[in-house]
Amino acid sequence: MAFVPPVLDIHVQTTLESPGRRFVLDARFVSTTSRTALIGISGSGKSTVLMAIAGLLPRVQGHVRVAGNTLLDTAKAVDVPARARRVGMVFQDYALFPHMTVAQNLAFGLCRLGQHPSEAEQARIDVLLRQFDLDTLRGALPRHLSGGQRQRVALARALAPQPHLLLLDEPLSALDTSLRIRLRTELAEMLERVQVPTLLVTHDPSDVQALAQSAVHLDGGHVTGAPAL
Ligand SMILES: Nc1ncnc2c1ncn2[C@@H]1O[C@H](COP(=O)(O)OP(=O)(O)OP(=O)(O)O)[C@@H](O)[C@H]1O
Repeated sequence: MAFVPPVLDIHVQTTLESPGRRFVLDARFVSTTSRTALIGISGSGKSTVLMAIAGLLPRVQGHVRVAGNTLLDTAKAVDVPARARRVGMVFQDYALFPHMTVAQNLAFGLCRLGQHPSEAEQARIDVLLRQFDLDTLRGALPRHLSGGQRQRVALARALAPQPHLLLLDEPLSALDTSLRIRLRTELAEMLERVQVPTLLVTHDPSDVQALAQSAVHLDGGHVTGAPAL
């Protein structure tokens, strides 16, 4: 039988330092599921793991492999720059550009800085706008959107460059309870549809149940368990 590489094979080591404070991250895990949750108490290093995987932190040692593609392997002097890693990120507050319309937010990250989308890029943006039910909102600014619409724009923007990995950092935590329940269901459906390997940070066991197929526990910068769900 042919060898199928794990979806995620991660070992990231780094030290964050500021006057009087030091945080050592040494997180190692393998996941064979397409959607993995990263859980742990506040300050355990979850966001730092995402940043290290995305290539957004300097001086990270170890390796990052996504479906067999090596993005980092310091033993072999491989360190793919962040821009070339094909990793899409969605942040807690969605981090949409407030002065850009929905369509411009999607185009950002797809086109070279300051350039208009090419015909192919525009076609991709149109597909995403339809796929995420944002077609009628293409000219709207983020402040005129609901929480759910903003979430869809953030996800569509992260998916625009056809990433090989999606990193979601507490995508539901800024929402009140009823919206959170509704958007959790929507997000689960969207993730099912797009089929991109996903690593999702959350505090909430309901998110893990609804959105992930396995979970990795982080504590004090170390993985303490990777139970199956
Ligand atoms: N420059 C720094 N110097 C020292 N420690 C730092 C620095 N930056 C972050 N930290 C610490 O690193 C730890 C991990 O931070 P991180 O944001 O990854 O945690 P987290 O698990 O995502 O937390 P939360 O759930 O609250 O978002 C925290 O204890 C934080 O205080």
